[in-house]
Amino acid sequence: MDTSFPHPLISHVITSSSLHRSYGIHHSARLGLWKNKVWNSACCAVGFSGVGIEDVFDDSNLKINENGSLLGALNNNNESSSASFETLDSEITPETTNFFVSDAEGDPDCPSKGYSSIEQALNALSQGKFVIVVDDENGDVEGNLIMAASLTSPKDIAFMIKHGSGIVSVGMKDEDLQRLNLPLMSPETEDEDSSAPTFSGFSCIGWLAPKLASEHTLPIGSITDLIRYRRKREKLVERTSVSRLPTKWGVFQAYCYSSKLDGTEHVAAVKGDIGDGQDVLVRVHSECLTGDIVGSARCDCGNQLDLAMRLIEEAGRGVVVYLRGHEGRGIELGHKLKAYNLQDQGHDTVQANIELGLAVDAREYGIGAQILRDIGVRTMWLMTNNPAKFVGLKGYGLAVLTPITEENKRYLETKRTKMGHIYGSDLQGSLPGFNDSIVNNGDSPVNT
Ligand SMILES: Nc1nc2c(ncn2[C@@H]2O[C@H](COP(=O)(O)OP(=O)(O)OP(=O)(O)O)[C@@H](O)[C@H]2O)c(=O)[nH]1
Repeated sequence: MDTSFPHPLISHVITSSSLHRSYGIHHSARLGLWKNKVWNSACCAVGFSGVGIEDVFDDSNLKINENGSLLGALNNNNESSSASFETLDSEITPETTNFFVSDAEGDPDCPSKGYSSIEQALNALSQGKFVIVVDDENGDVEGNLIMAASLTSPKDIAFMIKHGSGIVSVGMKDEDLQRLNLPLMSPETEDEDSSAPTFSGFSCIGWLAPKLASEHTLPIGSITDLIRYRRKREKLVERTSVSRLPTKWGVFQAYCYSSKLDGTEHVAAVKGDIGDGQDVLVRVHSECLTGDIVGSARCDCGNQLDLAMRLIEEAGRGVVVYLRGHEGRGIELGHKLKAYNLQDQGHDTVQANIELGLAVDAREYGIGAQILRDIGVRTMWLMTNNPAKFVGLKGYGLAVLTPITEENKRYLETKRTKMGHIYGSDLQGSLPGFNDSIVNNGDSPVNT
């Protein structure tokens, strides 16, 4: 087994064990496979009875396998299996060029408060040490003890079993899993949310992680920081197809991208020759089913999309990136509709999200930036009135094109006063090369 641990993270899948409220140990044998979209890899979860938990904790066994791996130990216990195991290499390509990353998203090299930096975690992993990784996306915090699979000793496994749930997971190659006839832990088709194996009764807790980290001087990292780190350093979108797309505005090229983070498909409508990528007219549009598809008058989304496509068609060159998963400013459709109900009761768009216990704006633009970059855009006229967008994309040009209608006036006003959005009347000048009449002055609907 290759024991080197090359950068960046996840070039080897690592063993893990979720931190559980109970220190109980599973004595039943569990061997299984699940697919993990986040790491784009196949993983195997291993429980113990064949080896026997007592054997793992047994000192003599520790001595025999002191410098071996868990899998080495398993091989020793199974003479008939002569082929060696290999851990899984990452398929994600590190990029040497800098992706533009939003300052608003936070400095990818500066960890969230109370967490170790990703660099610190990587250093610990490369030295064969444990790292605790905590999912801090929501209140139901889950912690995982992880380390490099290739550097694991039986002593480490004993530690993981003692302090975790008793289930230890390791990334393995498909061919090894097939050779050993290991079944999937859950059928592949059920694997919609495959960021983690779906062990039942596996509720994990936040308070244990800091306690364990301080008792054993372990770095504690957050998944949010890890995603941000990867977004900056790795190419996280894959162009899956391109086709000619005649539209009611004109003929575009449709570029389909798949996010390597979560498999979401995004689309970019590209007009003309992007060439050197300078001064491209760009709209980065957040998915809004109600506004874009069924013509809801509650928001300005459909109008903005229409306007962007029209302007780009007129300019003969430009890109509309349509970001999926941004629905409801990231809170998703069902929650957005609940927010609408609250708005009907008098809340504004910001208050409604807060009332639902959700972020006012949970969107990030790193994937959009990577798509633009892949298409060849370098500097752009960005059609938006949302500062988080142009900060997020580090755009070089700014155009403010916001049609205001009677129906969405209150909504836009709230965005201006509570979310810092900027409208035509707030800015000097207009976008060169375009008819001034299409740049709204903030007082009336746009008619072009
Ligand atoms: N939660 C919530 N989301 C909304 C509401 N109205 C529209 N959205 C969503 O907000 C997103 C569009 O955001 P906007 O603030 O209109 O526009 P923006 O993208 O931030 O800024 P622009 O680039 O200027 O359009 C879409 O995903 C919509 O589904 C609402 O009342 N509540």
